[in-house]
Amino acid sequence: MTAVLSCTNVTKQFGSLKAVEDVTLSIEKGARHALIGPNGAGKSTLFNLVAGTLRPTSGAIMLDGVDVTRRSAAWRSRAGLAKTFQHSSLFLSLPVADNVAMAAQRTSGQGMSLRRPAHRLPGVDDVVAECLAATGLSGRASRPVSDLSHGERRQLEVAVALATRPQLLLLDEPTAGMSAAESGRFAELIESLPGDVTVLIIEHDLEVVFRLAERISVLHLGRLLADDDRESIRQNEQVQRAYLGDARPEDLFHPAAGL
Ligand SMILES: Nc1ncnc2c1ncn2[C@@H]1O[C@H](COP(=O)(O)OP(=O)(O)OP(=O)(O)O)[C@@H](O)[C@H]1O
Repeated sequence: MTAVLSCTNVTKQFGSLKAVEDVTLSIEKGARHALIGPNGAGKSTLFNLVAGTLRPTSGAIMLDGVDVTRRSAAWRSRAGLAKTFQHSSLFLSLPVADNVAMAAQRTSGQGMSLRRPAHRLPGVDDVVAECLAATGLSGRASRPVSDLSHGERRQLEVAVALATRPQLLLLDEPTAGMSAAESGRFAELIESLPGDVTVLIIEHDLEVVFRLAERISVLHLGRLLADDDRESIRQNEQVQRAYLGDARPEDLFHPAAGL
């Protein structure tokens, strides 16, 4: 089976610092895959290399069998890669539905005027309804985004990403700033996404990671320390040491660890 994403010997150097060093990993279609690691491990850098907002110093990145290493972020997005942002990129004064409609319309190759957002192409309303239902926001369609809670805005970012019909959805710390209840609901949402959407998630909340991801890649000091199924990662002593230093291993991967 062709991997939806593969990174081969990817390195990113900032001056003398190798933020990502010789990372090779691949993600199969439909996978729920997490990228974890202590602060400064290189997660965001690798994420940006995949999204195309950074170029690797060396190595190759393939999307669905196509070498995109030198392709722009916009090109990758047209090829089926969608990314939610740590810092929201929503139009706060517009209704929830219009935010999704604009993404759907862009994907269909037609722009949508911010001044006349209600003018939609045939079929766009169906996409909007489907994406809002998939993210639990149907009841909020006509509300301005500014009325939404923090957790609902993160849900809406996923709805906007889904409207672009992605093959690969990159989620950058989606539960940051959420309450435990909101994080739980968000994890449910990701679990219920269509099976053909591949998800790569960077997440600090290990409870969410171990709930969602069947496979987990662990970065440490820029290098891939482990890339394995959930249970093997939980048991991996190197991973425990990387996270904990001298602290007690039994505290790791426990919700109260607060990593
Ligand atoms: N643009 C940059 N210029 C120089 N150094 C950078 C740049 N971006 C990241 N770094 C460095 O690269 C290393 C990896 O950073 P990165 O943000 O990728 O880690 P991270 O695992 O995402 O960390 P966190 O969990 O704290 O967000 C760090 O030492 C960071 O200071």
